[in-house]
Amino acid sequence: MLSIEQVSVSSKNKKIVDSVSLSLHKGDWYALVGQSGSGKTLLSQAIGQMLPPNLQANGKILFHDIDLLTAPPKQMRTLRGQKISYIFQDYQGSFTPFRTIGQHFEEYQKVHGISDSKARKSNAFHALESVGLDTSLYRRYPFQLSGGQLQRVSIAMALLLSPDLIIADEITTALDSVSGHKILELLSLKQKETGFAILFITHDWRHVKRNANRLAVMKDGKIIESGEKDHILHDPKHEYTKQLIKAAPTLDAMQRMYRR
Ligand SMILES: Nc1ncnc2c1ncn2[C@@H]1O[C@H](COP(=O)(O)OP(=O)(O)OP(=O)(O)O)[C@@H](O)[C@H]1O
Repeated sequence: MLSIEQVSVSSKNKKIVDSVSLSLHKGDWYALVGQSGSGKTLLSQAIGQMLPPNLQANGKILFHDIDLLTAPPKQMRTLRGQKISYIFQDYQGSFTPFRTIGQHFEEYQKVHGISDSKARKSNAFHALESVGLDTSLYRRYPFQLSGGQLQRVSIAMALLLSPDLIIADEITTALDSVSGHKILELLSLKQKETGFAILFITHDWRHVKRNANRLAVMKDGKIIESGEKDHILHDPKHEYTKQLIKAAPTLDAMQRMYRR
C-alpha cells in the first residue's frame, strides 16, 4: 500500500533523513522508533507533503501507485483525509478554540465535498459515538473537553472518511498513561474493524510491544534495523536497538499493571 523508497529529507545545507526505505501493507501496525531528532516526524511529514517549506524531500513514496512526492497539491489535499489521515501529539493545536466540535466536523466534511448538511451532522454524531463519546459533545468547545476526549475527537475525525493509512505521531505523549492506553485500545479496535494500516511513531516500547506487528528503528536519519516486531525484540542485531530495548525495564511491570 505504501512504499517509501530511498527517501531523504534535506535542508539547504544538511541531509536530515538519509535514504530511508520501508513499506506498509494493509492492516500493518508499523512502529517507527528511535532517538529524539532522528527524523521520524520529518519522514512522516514527507508522506503527506507536509514538510516545513525550508525542507526538501527526494526519492519515491508510492501510495497505491501514486508518487506522493510529486503529486500535485490539489490531489494531495484530496488524499489527505480521504485516504491518508494524520493524528498528532498536539491534539489541542488541531482545534480552533472558538469553534465548537460540531463546527470542526462541519468544516472537515465540507472541505472533502460532503454537501448534504443532514448527512454531515449524522456522520459527525456517528463518528463521536464510534469513539465512545456522547453526541452532546458536538455543541461543546474544545476547552470543555478533557485531553483524552479531545484526542478521541481527533481520531473520530481522522477515521471519518475511512482512510487506508493513518499516520500517528506520538499521539499518547500528552496524555496520562491510562488515557493513552485507552486511546491505543480504541485505535486497535478501529483497525480491526476497518483494516487501515498505521504508521505509529513512538518513544514507548510498551506500545511497540503491545500493538505493533512490524517496526523500524531510526538513528541519525537512517533506519538501522527493521522487520517483524517479534523477531527484532527477541533478536536485535544493532547495538543501538539492544540499548533501546534494555532501557525499557519497566515493560513487564507495566504489562502486569495493565492486566490487573
Ligand atoms: N524546519 C526544519 N529545518 C531544519 N531542521 C529541522 C526542521 N524541522 C526539524 N528539523 C531538525 O531535523 C531533525 C529531525 O527532526 P524530527 O522532528 O523529524 O525528529 P524526531 O525523530 O521526530 O524527534 P522526536 O522523537 O524528538 O519528535 C531534528 O534535529 C530537528 O531539529
